[in-house]
Amino acid sequence: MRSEGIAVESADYCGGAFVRVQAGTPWDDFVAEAVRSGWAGIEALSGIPGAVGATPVQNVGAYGQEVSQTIAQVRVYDREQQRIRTFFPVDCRFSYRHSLFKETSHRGTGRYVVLEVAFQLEIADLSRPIAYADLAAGLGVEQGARVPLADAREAVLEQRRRRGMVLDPADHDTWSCGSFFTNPLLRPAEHDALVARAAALLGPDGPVPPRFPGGTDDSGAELVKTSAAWLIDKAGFGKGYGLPGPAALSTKHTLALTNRGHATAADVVALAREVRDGVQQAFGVTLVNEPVFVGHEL
Ligand SMILES: NC(=O)C1=CN([C@@H]2O[C@H](COP(=O)(O)OP(=O)(O)OC[C@H]3O[C@@H](n4cnc5c(N)ncnc54)[C@H](OP(=O)(O)O)[C@@H]3O)[C@@H](O)[C@H]2O)C=CC1
Ligand SMILES: C=C(O[C@H]1[C@H](O)[C@@H](CO)O[C@H](OP(=O)(O)OP(=O)(O)OC[C@H]2O[C@@H](n3ccc(=O)[nH]c3=O)[C@H](O)[C@@H]2O)[C@@H]1NC(C)=O)C(=O)O
Repeated sequence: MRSEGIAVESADYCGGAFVRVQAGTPWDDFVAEAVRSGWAGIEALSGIPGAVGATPVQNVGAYGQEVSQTIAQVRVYDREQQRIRTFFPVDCRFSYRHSLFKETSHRGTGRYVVLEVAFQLEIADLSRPIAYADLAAGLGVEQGARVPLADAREAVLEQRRRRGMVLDPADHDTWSCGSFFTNPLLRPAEHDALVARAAALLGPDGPVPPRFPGGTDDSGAELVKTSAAWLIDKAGFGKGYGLPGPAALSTKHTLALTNRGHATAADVVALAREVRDGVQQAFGVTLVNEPVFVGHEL
């Protein structure tokens, strides 16, 4: 989609800002505009590449915010029914890095082409409460504090740069599509088994797999989120694994598979397969790719 534009439909302190954004608008331009305008709710999503229309597809998220928290409507072209439709969040099947738009295809590619996304944002000079420990530490505040929007944006960009997650054409270490694998969501018993397996491999006093709340599955059962980056690292694929390339892990973050300048899609997939298989062998956890593959399989 090439159409760009940000239109404020209404803005008042009671109802907040209701903003319609054309799908082709660069995502980070919209975040910058929101920060300038005093609209809170997407400042933690600063520095993410791509277009606004792509953000509901995988429910883009970072540093404690997900677009599903502020999306009010998604206007799409339905390729199957050949008509324009409007989806409200309750129908979008949003979950961690997932949505109806990602899971539904028509003749081999996505069924829905996003035309416009409407956001409902809070009118505020301060950010939403800082929900991510590293970000709070970087800002020198407690988790849950609110800081000026521009400070939150700058702190997020700093965190992303430190992890090599802000694209810089001059630096191959940033030539990635962000996290290549999603963080595994495990049942509590599976996480216990992972902890035991890690102890057997890394020693009883060795590092323990991270454990974060992972929400619930469709049946309401509790899930535990662990860290794909940690599993990759501890399975023997440290930062910079695969250098000099053509594809290699970033030297700043093991979850970023980077193109060192001349990597083909096949090179990236071969590295991803090696990492996935190594993690499976070491820990019995199967990593799932975050980007959608076209013409390749893992
Ligand atoms: N924390 C996070 O969640 C992060 C997420 N990312 C995501 O990685 C991606 C960066 O990749 P890049 O290729 O530069 O980004 P793009 O925005 O160009 O496209 C990304 C994907 O979204 C699809 N897409 C784009 N626009 C639409 C639309 N209007 N309707 C339906 N599907 C659409 C594209 O499909 P097609 O190829 O068929 O056009 C493509 O598969 C972005 O989606 C970004 O949000 C990156 C870093 C961090
Ligand atoms: C960049 C993306 O999103 C990112 C998002 O920016 C950040 C911040 O919220 O949190 C997720 O990364 P992440 O889980 O790797 O977060 P980080 O804070 O960088 O790392 C988590 C933990 O992994 C471990 N870690 C990280 C890097 C590394 O090289 N080695 C390692 O072991 C550490 O234990 C660290 O504490 C998202 N990735 C996924 C798959 O959920 C993306 O999806 O493309």
